[in-house]
Amino acid sequence: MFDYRLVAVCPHTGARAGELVTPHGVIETPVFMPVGTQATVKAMTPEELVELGAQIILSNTYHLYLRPGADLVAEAGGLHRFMRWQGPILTDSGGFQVFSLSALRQISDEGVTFRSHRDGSSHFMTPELSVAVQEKLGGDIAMCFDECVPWPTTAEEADRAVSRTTAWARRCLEAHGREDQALFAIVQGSVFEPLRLRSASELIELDFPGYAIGGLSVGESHDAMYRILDVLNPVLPRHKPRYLMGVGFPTNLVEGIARGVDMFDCVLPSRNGRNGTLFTSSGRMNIKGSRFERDFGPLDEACDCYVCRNYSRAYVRHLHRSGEILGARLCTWHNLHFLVHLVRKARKAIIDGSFPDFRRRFLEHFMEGAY
Ligand SMILES: CCNc1nc2cc3[nH]c(NC)nc3cc2c(=O)[nH]1
Ligand SMILES: [Zn+2]
Repeated sequence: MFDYRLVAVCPHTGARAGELVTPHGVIETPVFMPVGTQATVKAMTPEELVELGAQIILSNTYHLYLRPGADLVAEAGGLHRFMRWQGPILTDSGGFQVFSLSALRQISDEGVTFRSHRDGSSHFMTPELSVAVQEKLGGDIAMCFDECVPWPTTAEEADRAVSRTTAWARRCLEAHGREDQALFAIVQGSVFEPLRLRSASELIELDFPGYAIGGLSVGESHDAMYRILDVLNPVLPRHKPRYLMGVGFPTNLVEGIARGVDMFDCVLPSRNGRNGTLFTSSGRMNIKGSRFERDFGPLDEACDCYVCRNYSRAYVRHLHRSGEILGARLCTWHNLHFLVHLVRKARKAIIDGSFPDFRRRFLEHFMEGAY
């Protein structure tokens, strides 16, 4: 039903290539997961996601709980049927959005009282409710309800959140009964190494099928992120998947893979796509720039996606400057393809033993803000 198998490990860095077996298919890791917040990866159809190589997508419990509600999705037959995505789905637990999006009213050991950012209605989210909602949504992987502290924070606040996150993880485990759904834990501890080790050991003791690294990509430096990954890499179970939440930028993906991360998600490719910011093999570029006005070449010469095979920079620039919906769609499409295939190329390099070379070449070419 649910199993992770190591396929290859880079002897120099510890980067891993693996296979994650789920009820809706086998995922080749490392994997980049497009974010489909409200049961849609914005502007993309499921067929287009398959075409660009997506294997597993994410959906957000906080949003779907508020609208259309988990009961409606369950009546539709679950998320796979509702949105016509036949591959694996991971649902987050709402933990992060309740803290980051809602008008937070109160947090206690019992749960979180918050006001919906949509209509101001008051709600009380608990680990048990988060699990019940995710079981109704029917994803293949559900996430524990955790407390992600903002950055910067104090060691005391981070320490309290680690204890609460462990207590809530225990309650999620108790409440979770859906056999065809794996429940992942989320390691917290902010940028404090002793707290990260305590959070990891307490959650490992509870024996989850997979472990997410939370509390990062919240404003801390890349060095701080990498230091935490270096601390957790040797202690997280080798034969279980590691999921770095909310990451990320291309260079962060490659550096995360080098530190033993298997799964990533990030809204950047979609969000940047909608404002014309593109990831290309030679860095980031914004297609609205005047230098592309008469550039009839592809967005990225080194890309073989549907967009780069069929449209020019001049055309996509025109679409964006004209506010045409197709502009957002084509840039989203290319960006998702870019990240999905970046981690796919990394996986191939890990398997054929050339990952250090791949990592060096990629970082050399992808100078941030090259254009
Ligand atoms: C599953 C919900 N819990 C949960 N989601 C997260 C989502 C994130 N997204 C980002 N950067 C964009 N950091 C994150 C941390 C967490 C985190 O610590 N916890
Ligand atoms: Zn492309």
